[in-house]
Amino acid sequence: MNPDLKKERDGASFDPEKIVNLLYGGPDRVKRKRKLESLALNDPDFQHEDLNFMSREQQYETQLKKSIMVVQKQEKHGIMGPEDSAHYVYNGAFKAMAGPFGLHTSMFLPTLRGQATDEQKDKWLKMAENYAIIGTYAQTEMGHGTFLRGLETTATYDPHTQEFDLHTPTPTGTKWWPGCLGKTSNYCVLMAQLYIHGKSYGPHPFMVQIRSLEDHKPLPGVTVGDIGPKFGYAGNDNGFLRFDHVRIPRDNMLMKYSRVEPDGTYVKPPSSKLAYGTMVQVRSFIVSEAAESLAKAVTIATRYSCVRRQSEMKPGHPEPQVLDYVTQQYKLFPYLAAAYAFMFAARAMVSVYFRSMERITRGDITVLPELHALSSGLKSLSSWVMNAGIEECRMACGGHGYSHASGIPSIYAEHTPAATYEGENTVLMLQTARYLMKSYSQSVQGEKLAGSVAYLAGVQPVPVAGRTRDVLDLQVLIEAYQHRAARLVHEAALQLRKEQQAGKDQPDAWNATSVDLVKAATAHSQYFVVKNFAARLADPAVDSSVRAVLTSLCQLHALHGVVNNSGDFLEDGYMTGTDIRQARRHINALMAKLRPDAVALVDAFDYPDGILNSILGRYDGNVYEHLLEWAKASPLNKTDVHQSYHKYLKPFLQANRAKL
Ligand SMILES: CCCCC/C=C\C/C=C\C/C=C\C/C=C\CCCC(=O)SCCNC(=O)CCNC(=O)[C@H](O)C(C)(C)COP(=O)(O)OP(=O)(O)OC[C@H]1O[C@@H](n2cnc3c(N)ncnc32)[C@H](O)[C@@H]1OP(=O)(O)O
Ligand SMILES: Cc1cc2nc3c(=O)[nH]c(=O)nc-3n(C[C@H](O)[C@H](O)[C@H](O)COP(=O)(O)OP(=O)(O)OC[C@H]3O[C@@H](n4cnc5c(N)ncnc54)[C@H](O)[C@@H]3O)c2cc1C
Repeated sequence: MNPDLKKERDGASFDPEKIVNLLYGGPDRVKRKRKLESLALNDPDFQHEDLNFMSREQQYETQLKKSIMVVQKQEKHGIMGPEDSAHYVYNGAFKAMAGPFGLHTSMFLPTLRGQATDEQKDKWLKMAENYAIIGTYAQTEMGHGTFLRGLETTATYDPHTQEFDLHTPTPTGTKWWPGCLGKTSNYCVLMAQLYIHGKSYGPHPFMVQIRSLEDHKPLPGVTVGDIGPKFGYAGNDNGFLRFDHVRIPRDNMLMKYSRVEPDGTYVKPPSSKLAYGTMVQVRSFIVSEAAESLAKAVTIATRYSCVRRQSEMKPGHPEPQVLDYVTQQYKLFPYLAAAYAFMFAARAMVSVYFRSMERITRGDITVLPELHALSSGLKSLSSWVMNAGIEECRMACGGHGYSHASGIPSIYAEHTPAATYEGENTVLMLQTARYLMKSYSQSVQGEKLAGSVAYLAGVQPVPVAGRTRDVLDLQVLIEAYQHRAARLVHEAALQLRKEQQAGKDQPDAWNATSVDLVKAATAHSQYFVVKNFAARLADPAVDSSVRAVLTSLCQLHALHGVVNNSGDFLEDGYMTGTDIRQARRHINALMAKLRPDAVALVDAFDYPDGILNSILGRYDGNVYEHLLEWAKASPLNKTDVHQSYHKYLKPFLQANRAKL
């Protein structure tokens, strides 16, 4: 063990195991998590050359082979349910989400479970759950991802044959991006515009076979392939798909909520948005993806910052650990705090999701708008912060952060699209804003608000200037976030009205106000995260040493948000210049307080080396010797003299020397 890291661990104020238990739901679950992770990490079948040294085709093949073994081994070991899979599959076997069966498990199966009738489930779900068929979720097209009502692929009902005719009328209507589509899937859930008797009924889900179950060739009328290399996701065959009048039976439309009768009568769903249910589910889960990937990057950068020594802080003294530079702490600790904040927010989001789904399944769809607004806001906020945080961690590792040996580029490339997929972040924040505007106007009209927007009823845009307050007090901070969110919602609503009063129609007024609207929705989501973090600490079951250190983290998270958005808190005089100055002081003091616990706090995320896949973030801190070993394994080092020397460099050098 690197002596610096050992010293860090010996000096911590709490036992990291206690936080591990808190994060993962108690000792039994932690035991299960570790068992599953080590089962996957130590399985010789899952060992292979570093993916960074492979071509894209090799990566796809390796991940496909592993996906198949994962399925077989999951069955053998009785690994079931999303929590088990997160440990065994995503973290253990893949160290990533982008395997070639990723969309089968994350969207195809959930869509069948959520949108198919019982008879349809009997027909397809068992086959899909047993991997007799592999599917994906094909919605996005080359021309439209965000605007679902603009999708061009059509499903036209023919009552004579009781079939749908699937067709891609234009190049831009080509399905583009669906994961696992290019080479792997033989089925998909297709989102297409439903037409009956020439009338459009909007996007609906259809179960479609796209490849032969005999030889995997595309079925007649189907054009399908891989979209080519991307920023990351090399092991995934994101694909394209076109239909030339392909016919499918009537009961291939997933009809749990809306139906087409044999004669072409359309039976409306209780809400047209129920067809978007899988997206809401995945958005709710992405908060956890964002928290975890940020936590991984912060673990790597924090450990490395204790191993890395650089410069002279005091003349003649040994070089300090770079984490002793307060500027380095300022880069990392706010993201450490954010990772914790989002881990707790993710748990809250998932339980809101399951509670809401219970009610929706019983037929109560009134909870849908709030679920949509909350999941859209938290998905966007968490993935934005994750993106910024991973990049900050990379830079905090200096030059070595840029190397794949750090593990950070892969984490970034793998997770940065979370800001885009499952709904582009700005677009989703505007959805949250839409709900906030609606709720706000209901409250102005005297209606009682409930749930996550109840606080909007108490909008008090009255400045409380000059008041002195303890900005370290979590209750004070929660109230400040609440006030800021309520005020920004209130002001965005006023601005929207002003734009309309000035003659703009509603869409133009909305567009003109949209920067304010995104700001209000972001503030609303941040308020939820801060309030939820503090509520988690109030749980009497939390150990006192753990409560102490997590309280510092929660304070840091909230204060950092205040300082970073100080204009919002100052603008109406709710906070004063003195408050902000104090907040800055407190941040410095909190960082000094957290410094001795930094390594223990990242250890408590409990990512073993096999999962981090990082030389810089190694638990034992033996970075330098392993860096060299890793580089030696690079394919370019297989021989001392590369063959291209003989082909190009040698004649070039010889010719130049001959000229002299
Ligand atoms: C290593 C760690 C591992 C950890 C693992 C953990 C987790 C991992 C989990 C998952 C990750 C797995 C795999 C991920 C990999 C890749 C997957 C990517 C897959 C995809 O990438 S798959 C495509 C996704 N593609 C989109 O995401 C399109 C976004 N675009 C839309 O979603 C809509 O197009 C929208 C909303 C922009 C407009 O839609 P629109 O035009 O139809 O509606 P409109 O604007 O007219 O609104 C009418 C009324 O409906 C309301 N409304 C709208 N949507 C609603 C909903 N869903 N629920 C309830 N209400 C809704 C409105 O709020 C309004 O309400 P009101 O009228 O009351 O104001
Ligand atoms: C890695 C990856 C995996 C994916 N997997 C799948 C999959 O499995 N299945 C699938 O169907 N799709 C998948 N997608 C597609 C993904 O869901 C879409 O890319 C996403 O929904 C965004 O849509 P878009 O690409 O059309 O972006 P656009 O909507 O074209 O966004 C471009 C810009 O326009 C802005 N914009 C657009 N509309 C508005 C608006 N109304 N108001 C303000 N600004 C706006 C956006 O904010 C953004 O800045 C995947 C994408 C990626 C990157």
